[in-house]
Amino acid sequence: MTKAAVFGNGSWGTAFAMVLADAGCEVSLWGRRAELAKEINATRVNPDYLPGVELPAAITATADPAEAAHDADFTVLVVPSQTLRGNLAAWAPMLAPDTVLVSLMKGVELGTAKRMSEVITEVADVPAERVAVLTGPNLAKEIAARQPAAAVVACVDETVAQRIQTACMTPYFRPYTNTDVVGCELGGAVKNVIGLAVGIANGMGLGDNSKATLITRGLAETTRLGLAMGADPLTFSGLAGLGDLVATCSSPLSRNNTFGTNLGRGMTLQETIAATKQTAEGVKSCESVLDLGRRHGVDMPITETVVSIVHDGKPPIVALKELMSRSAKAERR
Ligand SMILES: NC(=O)c1ccc[n+]([C@@H]2O[C@H](COP(=O)([O-])OP(=O)(O)OC[C@H]3O[C@@H](n4cnc5c(N)ncnc54)[C@H](O)[C@@H]3O)[C@@H](O)[C@H]2O)c1
Ligand SMILES: O=P(O)(O)OC[C@H](O)CO
Repeated sequence: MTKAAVFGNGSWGTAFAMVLADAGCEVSLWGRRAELAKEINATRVNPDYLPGVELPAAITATADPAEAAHDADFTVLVVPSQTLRGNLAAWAPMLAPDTVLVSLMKGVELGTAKRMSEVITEVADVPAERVAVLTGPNLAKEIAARQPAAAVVACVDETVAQRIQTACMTPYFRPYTNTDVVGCELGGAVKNVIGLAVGIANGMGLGDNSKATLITRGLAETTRLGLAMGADPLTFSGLAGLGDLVATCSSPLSRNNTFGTNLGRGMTLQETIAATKQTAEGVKSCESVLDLGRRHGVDMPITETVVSIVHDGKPPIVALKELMSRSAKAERR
């Protein structure tokens, strides 16, 4: 039987552990708090992140990283992006030899502007062939309700992506493979920033033309960045690009979208942070995505606008006027 370790028992870690168990894997689910692990094992429910959802018997929760990592054929990493480096440094000595590391995270590291797979290869000292990324339109609550969805598993070694694909394929979860790791990761990270922008527009009372414009021009700036970084532009019209953008920008389940909506309605950043119980990656990653754009000489006006609202306190109405009064451009440049 395939053994999987999932490091991170938040909403996506727990929902994905369910997917793996439904696909026939034996799953160890690691989280920081021993009392929560105990409660999950006793009640088969993660009350903090997926209340009301019964977890399959093949999932065992633990707060001991060595126990979780033991003998795992693959090790899934699903903690907030900005905490990955520190966490993985502690876990690396415990990882099973030859385990494949699978990132479910959608962020870019602040300061280094590194993608999560880059942080993983660096910190765990493993070759890129042993690191995969799973991404796509996967709102945790819907997956936990076993509603049909698709995803992408990306790895530079397609056979490794196929192994992960097999390990997590269920009647309701359909993963495709891809070898464009850069494009898949950028799709996931930048969509959170665009999700914030669409949420802000929503909170300001703007309609569907405005939101469709942000989604489309958001995809344009994601693709520009991807091209500059060597990604395949076709990735952005797939599940990791357009697919995830549509899910995030249209769903009130998206934490990034909701965060933006609260800001657009006039809440302060501090009030919005206080109202957000889970990880909204775009809040921090908008700065690292902008950094990445600058490092590659790519103009990212929507990302820049989001940073100015979220981190510089610019009123959304002022930021919107500035965005709309930029010089005239050709669509494809
Ligand atoms: N929730 C979704 O629908 C979804 C879907 C796809 C991808 N993702 C991505 O998955 C990643 C995790 O998101 P999530 O939704 O599970 O977040 P979450 O907020 O629901 O859970 C985060 C988990 O990380 C833990 N955590 C927080 N700080 C930590 C630290 N310093 N060290 C160790 N653990 C820590 C929390 O205790 C919790 O278990 C993000 O990158 C997100 O973009 C989420
Ligand atoms: O809740 P969000 O905004 O982190 O989005 C969740 C997933 O990434 C959607 O695919």
